Amino acid sequence: MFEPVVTVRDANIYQGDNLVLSDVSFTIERGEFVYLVGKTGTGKSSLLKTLYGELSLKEGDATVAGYNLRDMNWKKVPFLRRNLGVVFQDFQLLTDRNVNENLRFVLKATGWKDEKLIEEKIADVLGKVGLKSKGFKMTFELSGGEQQRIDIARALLNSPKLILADEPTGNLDPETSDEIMQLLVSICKDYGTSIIMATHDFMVISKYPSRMLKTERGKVFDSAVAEV
Ligand SMILES: Nc1ncnc2c1ncn2[C@@H]1O[C@H](COP(=O)(O)OP(=O)(O)OP(=O)(O)O)[C@@H](O)[C@H]1O
Repeated sequence: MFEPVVTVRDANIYQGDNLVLSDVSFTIERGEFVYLVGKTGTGKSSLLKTLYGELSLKEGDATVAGYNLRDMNWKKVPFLRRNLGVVFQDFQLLTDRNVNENLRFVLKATGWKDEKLIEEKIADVLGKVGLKSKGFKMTFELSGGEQQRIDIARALLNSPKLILADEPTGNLDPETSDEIMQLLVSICKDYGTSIIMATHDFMVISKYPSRMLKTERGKVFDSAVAEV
């Protein structure tokens, strides 16, 4: 059966008691690449945090990768997260271990037990991000662009239907940003993964134009519905 990866209907997004975004409604289909733009402090991260279960949804409805977020029991959040990949601006890799161990850590934490399958999966995701030979490097030995690729490899471990990326090119020079964008766009195309990417980087958007959700004055505007 045909099913969108994200459906949000009349959702109100809060930070504590503060209403950050109201009446949010949009749908994202499989394989769609969607930018999330808007001035600083307008609610991009709050929306992403709601979609990955860090902020709870108390008003309105949302379904992400088949999980209903409304009043979701916190015990279900890890299961939601297994179906998502999350990529951050600051990589958030563990600095006291090498690349393979970083990836193994996530697989173990998400229930993988078979060592052979774990090794195959690690080789698979490192191949997808073009860093097959870097498994034994400590993360601090990698460049910023390489660290971001490892962060993306980590997001791919559980073959997610959706990747949420919060300013993944924010700390990178223009050339490296471009390489990361090519990688994200190809993941979207080749594997049908949907991607929502928060960004302030209009160079990137003009080179890789795609649908935009814009946070402004407490609302989300959708370029699929009207010009933003
Ligand atoms: N942990 C928090 N507790 C309370 N309020 C918060 C928290 N995090 C963010 N906010 C508030 O929520 C609003 C939206 O912030 P948010 O971080 O979602 O914006 P953003 O668009 O992602 O900004 P940026 O582009 O700077 O990352 C802001 O008014 C911010 O001050």
